[in-house]
Amino acid sequence: MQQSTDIHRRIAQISSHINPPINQQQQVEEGNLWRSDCRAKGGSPGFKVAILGAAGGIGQPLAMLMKMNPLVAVLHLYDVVNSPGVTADISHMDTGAVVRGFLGQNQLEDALTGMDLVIIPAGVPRKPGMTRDDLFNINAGIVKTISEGIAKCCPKAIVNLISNPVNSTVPIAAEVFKKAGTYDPRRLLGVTMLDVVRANTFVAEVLGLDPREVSIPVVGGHAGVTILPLLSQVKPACSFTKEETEYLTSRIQNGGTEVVEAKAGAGSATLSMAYAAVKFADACLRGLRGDAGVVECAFVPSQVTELPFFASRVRLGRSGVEEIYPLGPLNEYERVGLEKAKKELGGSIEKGVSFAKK
Ligand SMILES: NC(=O)C1=CN([C@@H]2O[C@H](COP(=O)(O)OP(=O)(O)OC[C@H]3O[C@@H](n4cnc5c(N)ncnc54)[C@H](O)[C@@H]3O)[C@@H](O)[C@H]2O)C=CC1
Ligand SMILES: O=C([O-])CC(=O)C(=O)O
Repeated sequence: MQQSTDIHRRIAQISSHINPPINQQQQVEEGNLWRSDCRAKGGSPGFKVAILGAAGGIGQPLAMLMKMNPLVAVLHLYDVVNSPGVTADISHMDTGAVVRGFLGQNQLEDALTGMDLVIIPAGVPRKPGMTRDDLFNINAGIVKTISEGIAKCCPKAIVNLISNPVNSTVPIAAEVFKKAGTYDPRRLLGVTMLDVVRANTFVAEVLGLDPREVSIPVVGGHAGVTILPLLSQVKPACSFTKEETEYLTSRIQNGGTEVVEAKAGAGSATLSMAYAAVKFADACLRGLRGDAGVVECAFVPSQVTELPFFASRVRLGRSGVEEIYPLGPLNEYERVGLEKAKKELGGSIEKGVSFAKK
């Protein structure tokens, strides 16, 4: 009986200290049982992953799905608001990853220290009538601060950057890393996976196939005409009419706007984005583990075109991006699209670079 009371007291004590930040987890308070006193210390094999912006529309489902990923041993959830609640909630899932929460700027460094992969959905989303570039003024500063933290605390981590405008935020992160002397172009990836996910879905609808059987490379960038689906390279191989090509290209390029309008002021894609982000993060982790043949599209430092950054198919390995594939044969429609994409993309890249250099 005495033993059972002790156990209940201990459980109550643990519950009152759910997921304190890592520095507190390491300390033992007299009369209290911190999580660090428990026998399970998250020593299972796997990677350490941080999500920055974890309490947001993308961050929450992303955190939940990463907690379910068997490749993840430790999951750090950082935000400037509400991360303790999200952390407490997700930490109750009976999957392997140990979850720790971090709140506010002064816990950013603890959140980042020791991470193998950092996923960044921090920043404001669009409302109807806005372009992704309209988010630049707020999100550029957020990405710059976070990138400075990464350069300082986990310079060897793979970075998956989701915050928009991706065409400018990736160049910002690159400049911050260069300035800090930690830049490794293989480890910086802008997440364009949602464009591929949409392309596979919309093409499968038109062809009457299961989307899981369809694969379309989407190259360029992640905004409007910079999103260039290469429908001529669809797998399984098939051809499209001119009408189908125009309809599909336009729908893929405007997929984000379709969701922003449907949400009518309540934000942009969150659930499909979390799905896409996890698909991409899982590919990065499989690459880190040394799996062969992991290939996805991403917006990366690149020499595939004359632009310094470009989205294309990349092979992921132990160092991040280990190979960037050329675009392959394009048809006339795609060649015209490529020129339009490059024109807009060049300006967005330059905008990010000059912001970071200021
Ligand atoms: N790359 C892509 O394909 C996509 C990118 N996005 C972008 O992802 C970003 C996030 O979108 P949502 O999750 O819907 O927005 P949200 O507003 O629901 O969540 C953003 C989260 O970031 C947090 N945050 C703000 N400043 C921060 C800082 N300095 N450090 C850490 N966290 C901070 C907020 O507190 C919030 O919890 C937006 O910029 C959006 O445009 C959205 C969909 C697709
Ligand atoms: O459209 C937006 O603002 C969010 C986004 O990047 C997408 O859904 O592709």
